[in-house]
Amino acid sequence: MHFYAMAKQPIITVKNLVKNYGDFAAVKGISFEVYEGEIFGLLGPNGAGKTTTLEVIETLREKTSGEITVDGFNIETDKNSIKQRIGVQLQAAGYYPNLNLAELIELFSGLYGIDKSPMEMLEKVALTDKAKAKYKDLSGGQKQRFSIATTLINNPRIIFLDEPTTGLDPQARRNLWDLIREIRDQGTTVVITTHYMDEAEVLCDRVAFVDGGHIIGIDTPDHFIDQLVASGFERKKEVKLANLEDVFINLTGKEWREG
Ligand SMILES: Nc1ncnc2c1ncn2[C@@H]1O[C@H](COP(=O)(O)OP(=O)(O)OP(=O)(O)O)[C@@H](O)[C@H]1O
Repeated sequence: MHFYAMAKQPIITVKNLVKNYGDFAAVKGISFEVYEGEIFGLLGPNGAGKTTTLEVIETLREKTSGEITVDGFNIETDKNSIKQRIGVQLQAAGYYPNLNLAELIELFSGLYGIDKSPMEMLEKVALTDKAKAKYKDLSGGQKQRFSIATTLINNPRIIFLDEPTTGLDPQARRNLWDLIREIRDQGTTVVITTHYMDEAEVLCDRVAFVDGGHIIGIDTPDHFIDQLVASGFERKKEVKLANLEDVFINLTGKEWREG
């Protein structure tokens, strides 16, 4: 039993969030809760408002209206307390090109005022052998793992991952799922966006579908699927016991492909 099964305490509460960019309404009054210790997925087509919603919760963008609390702190009055309790992926541009991975972790730890051992952080994401490498020389999967390590430096209560597996091969994707589950099992709440429904189905404890700035459904993947089936929906093709990705993994193995 992982942490999620034990408690369903809201750690993020969003009420009637609205975000306009000039005349354009990107987020149109959405409300949801994220429970402590779960992997919560925001799903939806391009332009639905997922990233905007995350950035407002992360205190990186001002909301137009609505109420948000994160780990008990109000976003209007306690921005700094929220910043200390969350882990956010930096844009790659923040990774100074002349520093290696260990030096980057040291730099970020210093910015947080925390004394973290770079090797300990790299160990968490299986990158100790790349401690002296530069970010630009990493494979796609390694870049994502490093970026996830940077979100953990300040021992956050919640981390936010925006499309963490986009562009990765099937092995790297599955290994990243394991890493994200481990992070959750150690008690950190994970909020993730993804376009991959297979990923959301196996990884997320609950998902919210966002479309055109609205939340159109929020539940566990299992409930969503059971409800659809109960409504009489049937897949056209006979469901096979494996898919082409299983064939790929079976042929090429499960190990990471990146050196
Ligand atoms: N800084 C900005 N100024 C103006 N419009 C913006 C800005 N940022 C986002 N938008 C618009 O707001 C809408 C929502 O964008 P957002 O990035 O939140 O969507 P998303 O669901 O994360 O999409 P994707 O899946 O493509 O990342 C889009 O129509 C986008 O063009």
